[in-house]
Amino acid sequence: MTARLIDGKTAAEAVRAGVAAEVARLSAAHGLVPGLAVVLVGDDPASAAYVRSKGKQTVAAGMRSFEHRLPATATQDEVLSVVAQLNADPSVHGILVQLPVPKQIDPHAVILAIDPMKDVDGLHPLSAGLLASGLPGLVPCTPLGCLYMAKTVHASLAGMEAVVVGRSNLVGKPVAQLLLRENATVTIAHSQTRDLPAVCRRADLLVAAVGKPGFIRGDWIKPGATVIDVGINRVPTADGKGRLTGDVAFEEAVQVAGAVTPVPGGVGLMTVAFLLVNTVRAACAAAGLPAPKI
Ligand SMILES: NC(=O)C1=CN([C@@H]2O[C@H](COP(=O)(O)OP(=O)(O)OC[C@H]3O[C@@H](n4cnc5c(N)ncnc54)[C@H](OP(=O)(O)O)[C@@H]3O)[C@@H](O)[C@H]2O)C=CC1
Ligand SMILES: Nc1nc(=O)c2c([nH]1)NC[C@@H]1CN(c3ccc(C(=O)N[C@@H](CCC(=O)O)C(=O)O)cc3)C=[N+]21
Repeated sequence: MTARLIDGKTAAEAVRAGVAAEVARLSAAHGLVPGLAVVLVGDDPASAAYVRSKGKQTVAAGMRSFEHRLPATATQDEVLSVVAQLNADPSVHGILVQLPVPKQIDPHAVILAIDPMKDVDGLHPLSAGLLASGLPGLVPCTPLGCLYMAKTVHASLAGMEAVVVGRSNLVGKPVAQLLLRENATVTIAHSQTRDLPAVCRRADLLVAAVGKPGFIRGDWIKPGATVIDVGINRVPTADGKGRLTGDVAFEEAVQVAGAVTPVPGGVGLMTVAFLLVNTVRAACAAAGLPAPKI
């Protein structure tokens, strides 16, 4: 059997088209133009590329894009002062501080400083708490993308055995919360999980967010399972350019799984699309308008 590919390009285009239509409506009916500010500290080339692509897509959807670049030597106070300025700016509806930040800066302090109304990354403890409590709030973009892709395969996730490998605040934990909200039976595995291959083999839906290239092997996958590969790992190649690969051994997985997301061209594209969605949601909430239907 060869697994069905869950195409992130098509799915992300569909989400972005919905965003653009909603932005056009908000601008015509309410003069509201959603704005997204991205803060990049340091000059990590991968982060810089990601920030550029977000900026382009934000503008393409009819929204405003703001970029703030600080040197790798920036102090925590300097970062906090940029965040304070963005919190106070009414044309900025979403703030994302690209992670990781250089080691002299405490990421928790920066995240806590973001106005929760503008927390489009869904990383503020208030956003995390709302999600855990089953209340409406801003949800991290990558987990929203994972859920969207799973739902292109399964109309309902109720009662499914879901295993999430990874427990970060950015991916693993919020993915698990979203799956729970969809009534899946959720297991969260991590570096201390005993017999991880056996735990993974239970999964009808397997989400890999580990950060290790090709870590999940084909024989860890239940035949016919849906596999969502969140990993973005750059591995060296002979030509020196390097290539992106996921946390799942893709060539093995396609032999066993029912459906699988590719890397690149999978979850990463959905992350950026849902960042735009969250920015529109934040803009509507700030303007006292009902939540948009995207
Ligand atoms: N596609 C996208 O849009 C995005 C992709 N990513 C990518 O997703 C991956 C994960 O990111 P992130 O969650 O931020 O990473 P973190 O490093 O924060 O978390 C990794 C998780 O994997 C677990 N882990 C590490 N080694 C093992 C092991 N041997 N067995 C089982 N579990 C293990 C860790 O467990 P423990 O907690 O016990 O240490 C941890 O919970 C990365 O490749 C990242 O680049 C991230 C964000 C967005
Ligand atoms: N505060 C914060 N929020 C994040 O959401 C966040 C972050 N920091 N730091 C880094 C990770 C990583 N991440 C990616 C998003 C999109 C792609 C993406 O668009 N990938 C495409 C193209 C990749 C390429 O070709 O370079 C793909 O997979 O096809 C990748 C990775 C978000 N992250």
